[in-house]
Amino acid sequence: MRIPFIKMHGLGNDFVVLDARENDLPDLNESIARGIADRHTGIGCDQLILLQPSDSADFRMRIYNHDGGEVGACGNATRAVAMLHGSNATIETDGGMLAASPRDGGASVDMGAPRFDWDAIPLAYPMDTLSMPVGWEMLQNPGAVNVGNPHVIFFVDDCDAVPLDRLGPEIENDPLFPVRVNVNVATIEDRSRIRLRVWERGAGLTKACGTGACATAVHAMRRRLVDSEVTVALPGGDLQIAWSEGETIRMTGPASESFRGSFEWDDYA
Ligand SMILES: N[C@@H](CCC[C@H](N)C(=O)O)C(=O)O
Repeated sequence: MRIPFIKMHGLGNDFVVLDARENDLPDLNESIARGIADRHTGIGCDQLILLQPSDSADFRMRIYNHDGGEVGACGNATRAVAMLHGSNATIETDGGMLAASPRDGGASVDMGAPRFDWDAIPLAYPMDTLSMPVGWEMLQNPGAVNVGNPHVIFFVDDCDAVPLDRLGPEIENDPLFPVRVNVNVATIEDRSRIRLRVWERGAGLTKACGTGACATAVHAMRRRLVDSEVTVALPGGDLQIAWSEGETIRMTGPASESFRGSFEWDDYA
């Protein structure tokens, strides 16, 4: 069976989008998603995105990481599919209901309300049973934020100096995190600008992570390190994040379509 796909990206965080809103697809599983995402033998992407009909929203978005695992949220993909949809949309995800508005060259998304602190992300054991503060070498005292997916955030003097390719997988796979975790290292440049690098769960170092930008910005806002609207500068470019206590997060930034193609489902099934 020949399946059409759309290759998209948000600040270089790239996606294969399968659109099953009108035409059903065969069942997707972890192994098929991993095969399609493979950069050597598949189409190649950080995340595979599956669009389906929804009873409660304009459509449902399902998200599969590069390693095939299904997860609850992806900020950059939300902007990309909002552009694809072409008009204001409500989007059902496993991480919550989102509302997106396309605007020239990108989209603005209501990413929902964040949850904070250690009860916001799945842990193997309660944090207060630990006798030592949590940290990994130069990365100490993480904050925890859930924006539909779990993030830990470290503020450091220079995020570019952190060996995230080595510490990222160590923290992601630490037994403390039973469903693993996204790892953010951030530097506060001034009250309106944060520099950020992200080691993504199931995808590794990416050029940008929308949910990482939201989680890091709201954590910094809550600690009163920055104002309520900030630019988050990622290796792939900038995102604008706005939030106030008790409100939902607004993320605004670019997204693009790269190309379209088709593939043989049986090659991956
Ligand atoms: N690239 C994404 C996040 C994708 C999911 C994440 N790796 C997870 O496992 O939770 C974004 O732009 O938010």
